Amino acid sequence: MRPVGSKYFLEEPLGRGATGTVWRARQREAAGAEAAVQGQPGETVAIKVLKEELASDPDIVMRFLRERSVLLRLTHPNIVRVRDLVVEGDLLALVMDLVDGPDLHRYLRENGPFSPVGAALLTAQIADALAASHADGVVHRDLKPANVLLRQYGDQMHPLLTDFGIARLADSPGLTRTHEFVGTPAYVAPESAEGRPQTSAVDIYGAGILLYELVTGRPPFSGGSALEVLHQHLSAEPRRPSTIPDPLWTVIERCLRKNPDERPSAENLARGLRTVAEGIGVHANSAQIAAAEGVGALLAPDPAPAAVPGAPGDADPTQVLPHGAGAYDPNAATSVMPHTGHPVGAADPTAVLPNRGAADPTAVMPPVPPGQPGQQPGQQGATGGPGGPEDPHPWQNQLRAARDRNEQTQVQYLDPNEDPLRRRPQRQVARPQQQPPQQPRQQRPQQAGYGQPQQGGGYGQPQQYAPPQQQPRQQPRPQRHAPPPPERQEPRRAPREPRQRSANPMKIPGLGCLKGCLFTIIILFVASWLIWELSPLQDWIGTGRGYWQELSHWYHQVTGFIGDLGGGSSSSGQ
Ligand SMILES: Nc1ncnc2c1ncn2[C@@H]1O[C@H](COP(=O)(O)OP(=O)(O)OP(=O)(O)O)[C@@H](O)[C@H]1O
Repeated sequence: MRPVGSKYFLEEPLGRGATGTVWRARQREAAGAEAAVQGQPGETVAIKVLKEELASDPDIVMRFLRERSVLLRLTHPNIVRVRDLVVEGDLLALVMDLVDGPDLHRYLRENGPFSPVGAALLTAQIADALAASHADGVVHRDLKPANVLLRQYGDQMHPLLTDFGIARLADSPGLTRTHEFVGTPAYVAPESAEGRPQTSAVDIYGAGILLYELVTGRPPFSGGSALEVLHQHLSAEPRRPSTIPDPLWTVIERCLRKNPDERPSAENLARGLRTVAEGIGVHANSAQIAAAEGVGALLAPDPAPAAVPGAPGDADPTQVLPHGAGAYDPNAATSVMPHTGHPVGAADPTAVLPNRGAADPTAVMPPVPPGQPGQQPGQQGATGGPGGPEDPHPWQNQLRAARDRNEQTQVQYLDPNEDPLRRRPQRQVARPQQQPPQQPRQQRPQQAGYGQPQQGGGYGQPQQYAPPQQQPRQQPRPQRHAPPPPERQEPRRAPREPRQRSANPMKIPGLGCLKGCLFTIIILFVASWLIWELSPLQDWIGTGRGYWQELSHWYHQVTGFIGDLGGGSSSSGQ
């Protein structure tokens, strides 16, 4: 077991994402007062060890420390609690509650889509989490099924949103330097794709995509390449599958509006989804059905959406953009990203670019702010002049810049060589078996808590759904932690250069650096033999001997000469 800080031991890797590796870990002793949860010795926790590239970037370390209070104060029944942050040497880690259950992406893959009622109720709880974080000025920016963990209580499941703040941490010039990540194309809001100002409405767009995926099993926009998917976010309307009831489609369609100002607030989204779930469930009465059909009236937008830090004109992470800031102009030409110092990318961290041309909608797009590698000369952004219609679309630059990456979020055995701690895991990932043997969807116990399956069409039929208690909005807690000590903010050493491999293709195992000498000797030997045998050198010298005879003759001459020298010197000494 490897210690992390003085308080935790890493036990086994649970999975790896684009920003780091998550480990099952154990508390050695209670954490200090700066932790949100001090915990008890022996308690099991999850620890996300951020990638070395992040941990060795001074910008990110600073951001990590600055964001400490934001991350630690985000508490909500549908948010995975961050208990502590560890900064130790080159290691940055978030200590979280351990969630015993699969993530929603894996669950969907293994079990297929949810019923409309189940999907609505699950998304309503995610919207609750978003409402609480948006009220606190925190935008998730990477909402997708892989970031929703499902805690299981018997046959019930409780969704918990995770990776809050990771997008904020990763939104650093350091990351763009490494062309790492910045979003998952399948879930990227149009304004993020175009580098326009982002607000909490990007999370609502992500929630709409997630909801669509829950009921259909796939996100609404797909294509042969990430670029194609992104173009669809910008210009295509989502296609409505016939299995989605009208009221649920109303909610999805509103969340997926291209104009962020037309999307509902998270709070209204949660309310609307619960109204829809009641109205389309099998136990719905006529009033509930009517309420669901009128759900559009409940989906009012947020008059003061939380701004994403780093958006143009936004220096304060908790600043609230005035309503209408970054308003969407459907007739505007595709603009070059108006980035200021900060890279404003798609829904930041997560996935990574697929293989060239691979149809992976979860691939990650790196932001390429002006002046970064991969950007076309002369491209200066919407406010910067050039950037005419002949310039490549910003996504094309980003795609180009990220082509050398092909790393996917995965839950699998962790290669020890890629472990950020350079440690051999003690055993392979052995996630507990959460799924009972697969059953037909209609009888899945996991979804029973989200309403009964739709039988015989099911829409509007009576149901056994009991809506969960709405969680009271969390008031921002007073900041519990003093700002980080100044010594922590000292400039850290520059990130290490990646190790260069030798360009010499010749490899003679075991010879190490001798191989060059050996190779040179052989070459000289063969060359001299060829010259001796094939050139008129023999005739010029007039010996008529073959190469080997001449060599041994020279050898005898040299040894004789050396012998004479030895003899001469010894006789002169006598
Ligand atoms: N608190 C937790 N408890 C238990 N398992 C967790 C916890 N957090 C993450 N995991 C698991 O660890 C794996 C990796 O998590 P991570 O957040 O790094 O993945 P990801 O969301 O795919 O990554 P990223 O968003 O950076 O691309 C996931 O499969 C997730 O199920």
